[in-house]
Amino acid sequence: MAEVTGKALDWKLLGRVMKYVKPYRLTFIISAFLTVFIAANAIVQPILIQKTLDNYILKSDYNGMRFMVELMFLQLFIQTIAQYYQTYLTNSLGQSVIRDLRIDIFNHITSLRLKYFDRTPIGMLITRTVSDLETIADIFSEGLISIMGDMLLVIAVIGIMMYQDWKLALITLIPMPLLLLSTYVFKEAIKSSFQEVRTQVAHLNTFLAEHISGISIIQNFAREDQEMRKFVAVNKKYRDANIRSNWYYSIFFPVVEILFAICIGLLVWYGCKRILSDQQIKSFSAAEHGITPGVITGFIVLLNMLFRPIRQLADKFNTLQMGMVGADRIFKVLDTDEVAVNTGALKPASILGDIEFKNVWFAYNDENWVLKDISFHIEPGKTLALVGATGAGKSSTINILNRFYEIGKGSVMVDGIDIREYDVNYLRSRIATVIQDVFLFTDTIANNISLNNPAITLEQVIAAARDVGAHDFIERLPGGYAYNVMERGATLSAGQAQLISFIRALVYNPAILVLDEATSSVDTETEILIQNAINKLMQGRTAIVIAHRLSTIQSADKIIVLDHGEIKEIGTHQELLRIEHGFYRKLYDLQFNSAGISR
Ligand SMILES: Nc1ncnc2c1ncn2[C@@H]1O[C@H](COP(=O)(O)OP(=O)(O)OP(=O)(O)O)[C@@H](O)[C@H]1O
Repeated sequence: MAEVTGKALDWKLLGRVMKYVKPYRLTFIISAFLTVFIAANAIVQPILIQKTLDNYILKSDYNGMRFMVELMFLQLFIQTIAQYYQTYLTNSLGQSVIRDLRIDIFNHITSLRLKYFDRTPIGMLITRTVSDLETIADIFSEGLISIMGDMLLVIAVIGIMMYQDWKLALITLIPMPLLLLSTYVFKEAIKSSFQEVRTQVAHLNTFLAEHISGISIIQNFAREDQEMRKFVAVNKKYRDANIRSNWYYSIFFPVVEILFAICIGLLVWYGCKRILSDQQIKSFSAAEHGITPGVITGFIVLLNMLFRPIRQLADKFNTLQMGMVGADRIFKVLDTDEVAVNTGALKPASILGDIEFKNVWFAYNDENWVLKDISFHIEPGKTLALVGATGAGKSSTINILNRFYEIGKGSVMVDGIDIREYDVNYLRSRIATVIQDVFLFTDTIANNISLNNPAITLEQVIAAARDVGAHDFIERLPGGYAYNVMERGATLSAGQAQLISFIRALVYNPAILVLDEATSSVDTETEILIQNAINKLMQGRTAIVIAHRLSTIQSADKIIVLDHGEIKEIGTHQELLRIEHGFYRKLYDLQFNSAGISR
């Protein structure tokens, strides 16, 4: 959770946000100009009221009064137009800035290493890209520029009051220090409660994202009630945080009202006393005619103008500060340097697919080695099967080949060249990885296969589908290749989703195939389709397969038995079976030969 710096304004951070304003500087300048104009124009109103009352109404000058009323209408009209443009421009400025920021953050997130996602909840990232960003838009629409306007207005109003009658102004404004103090106390209180609200929103989003993703588990294990109770607790915390911040408002606003009433009381008391006693003191700042009913009426309007921004100032400072907190959090994500570093530039016209692991050590965290001193070699076009108990390190082996994770020690070579010397995108484009947990996007079948790569035509997609024998099943779907797959491929069967992922791999025509064979059981017809598709995929390619099917294992050119991150045995199916009490033999008996199937 990002910490609030404690300062209302973190200039460095604001400077970074302002960099995003650069393309919209004209909008910013016009908004700032309008803000100053609105503040200046606002104080014209009480002056007009005072003049109308003293110079025309009290002197029964009807024509003069009508002219003044027309002037007031004009002033109001101009103020309304200016306010409209100011609101529109500051809002569009804020939205434009966060649109650009959102693009940057999405770009950055998609370039981060998988390691980052291992420890970052999806809900948290969604909160950053959606609601934390909104707080930055508020910096412009309700924060920075309007604070500037409010401050100008406060200074101008106090200036006018002092100019008209400094004694009356000073007496009227006696409660001012109390107002400033309560504003400060309120600002501090609301700051921490706002932070709490943000924290609770992030929790709520994380909870929802996780539970909707894992809905099938919840329903399968009938955990709805239990999870509902957890949700009620998270939801309650969010509500409480909101109520707490609203509570501060419900205290603050009446306090301001009371102080306002005291100011009015002091104004009326002192002003009327002076009018009645007819002791008008002339001073350099007092109006020539001393205090008049017009001055008192004008003061009432001025006081209103003074209290409105002060009442909102605390709120706006907090909006600004929340924007700063949001910006801080977003820049932290943007500053995460866990991007997949593209160390190499090599992009040969083609690769053969010769793979060699040389004394590879790998750990996800520090030195908790998950792979220990792994060495093996696969020639182009050959198949390597990885077998081993769960957690042995099979997935980790394939994850480091396409540099999803970086190895600790040793080297991984493709065609005799260290994989770090290849351009990472090129390397990945030559390796197709088909994992068990097929992910499909909410899009058409065709786009799910080509992944919207414009270089891949529909004809190529169809040809690849024919090759793996999936064309017929796709054609049978409503709309065929244009059939819309729902989120995560929920509307397709596991076998169908597998087939789509095979076509996806084939259409990219990789030199190396990395395959985690699915363990989920499918009907015989689909099983045959999948088996044929796998054979087709492997043809002429170097393949590393996390093997679960006996047929794949038997036909592999080499089998590696992994155990606790170490290679225990290496050889062909027949060679390994011959090792009495060997790891492979045990594994084979356990997995495939329990029913006494012949070898
Ligand atoms: N993202 C990760 N972060 C930290 N540790 C991990 C991560 N993924 C796997 N591990 C750990 O690495 C070890 C090897 O896991 P790996 O997934 O490679 O095993 P596996 O042989 O593929 O197992 P399975 O057959 O169950 O998929 C395990 O101890 C696991 O807990």
